[in-house]
Amino acid sequence: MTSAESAGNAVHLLTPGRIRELAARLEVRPTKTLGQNFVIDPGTVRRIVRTAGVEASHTVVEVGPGLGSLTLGLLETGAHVIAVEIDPVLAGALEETVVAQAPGAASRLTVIAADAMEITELPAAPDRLVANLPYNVAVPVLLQLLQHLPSLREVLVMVQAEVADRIAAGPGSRTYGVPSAKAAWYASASRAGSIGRSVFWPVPNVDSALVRLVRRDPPVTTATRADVFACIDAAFSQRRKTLRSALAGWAGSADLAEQALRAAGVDPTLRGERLDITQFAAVAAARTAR
Ligand SMILES: C[S@@+](CC[C@H](N)C(=O)[O-])C[C@H]1O[C@@H](n2cnc3c(N)ncnc32)[C@H](O)[C@@H]1O
Repeated sequence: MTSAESAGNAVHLLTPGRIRELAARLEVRPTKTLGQNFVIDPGTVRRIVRTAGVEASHTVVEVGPGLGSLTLGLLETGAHVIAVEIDPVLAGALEETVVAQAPGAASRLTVIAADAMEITELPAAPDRLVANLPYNVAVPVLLQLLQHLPSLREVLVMVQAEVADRIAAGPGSRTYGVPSAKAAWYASASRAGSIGRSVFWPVPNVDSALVRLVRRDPPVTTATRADVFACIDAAFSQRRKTLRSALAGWAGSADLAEQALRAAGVDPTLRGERLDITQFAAVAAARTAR
C-alpha cells in the first residue's frame, strides 16, 4: 500500500473539540427525549469497540450514531456499519462527517434515518449490534432488534448502569425482572464494564455500563413468544404477589393459574422473580394446552 493509500484509509476519531465544532455547525441542542448524550472521549470509543470484538468481516448495526463518535470507531476496524438514527439532522450529517474524518471508510457506511423501534429489516444482515443506546428506549430497542434481526449473533450496548444490571440479572436477584426474562429468551447477557459520566457531552446524571448479549436458541416450547412474554409481563406486574395471584388475570382465575403452574412443575406460592425463561415458557405452554 502506498503512503497516499494508507492516508486515505486513516480514521480520525472525533475529539472533544471536533464534537463541539460539529454540534455548533449543525446547531445541535442535545435533547433528553431522544437520550442525546454524546461520547466525547476517543479512548472510550476504542474501549467499546475492543470489548465488542468487532472485526473487518463483521456487519454492525449501530442504533443512534449521533454525531458519529462510535460510528468512526466501528469503521476503524474495517467493518461495515449500518447506522440507524431518528434525528434527521444527525442522520443527514453523518455521511459528511465520515467522509471528512475517514474518507476511505465512507463506502462501508449505510445511514438509515428511522426510528429503531420500527426496524424490521435492514439492507444487509448484521451479525453485531454495537451502540450507545438512547437510555429511555434502550430495552424496547434491544428486544425489537433481537426479535426482527435473527442474523444478530452478538450485542454490546452501553445503557444506564441500573438497566444493565436488570438486563443481565438472573432469577432470584433483586434486579431480575421483565427486561432480564425477555432478554433471556434471545440471549445470555452479562455486564461488560462501567463507564464514567465525564466521557459524555452533556454529562448525564446517571452512571452507564456495557452489557454483552450472546444469541442462543429460545427454550423449546409449544407456547409462542407472545404467550411467554404475556406470562412474564403478568408475573412481574405485581412483583410482590405469589405467581398464583399475579397470574390470575392472565390465566382466567387464580385456580387456572395454579393448574398451569402445577402442570409446569412450578410451585404456585413462588414469586415471578424465581422463574427462569424455561420455566416461564413451560407455564405459558401449560396454559395454552388447557
Ligand atoms: C446516547 S446518544 C448516542 C450517540 C452516539 N452514538 C455517541 O455515542 O456519541 C443516543 C442517540 O440515539 C438517537 N436516538 C434516540 N432515539 C432513537 C430511536 N428510537 N431510533 C434511532 N435513534 C434514536 C439519538 O438521536 C442519539 O443520537
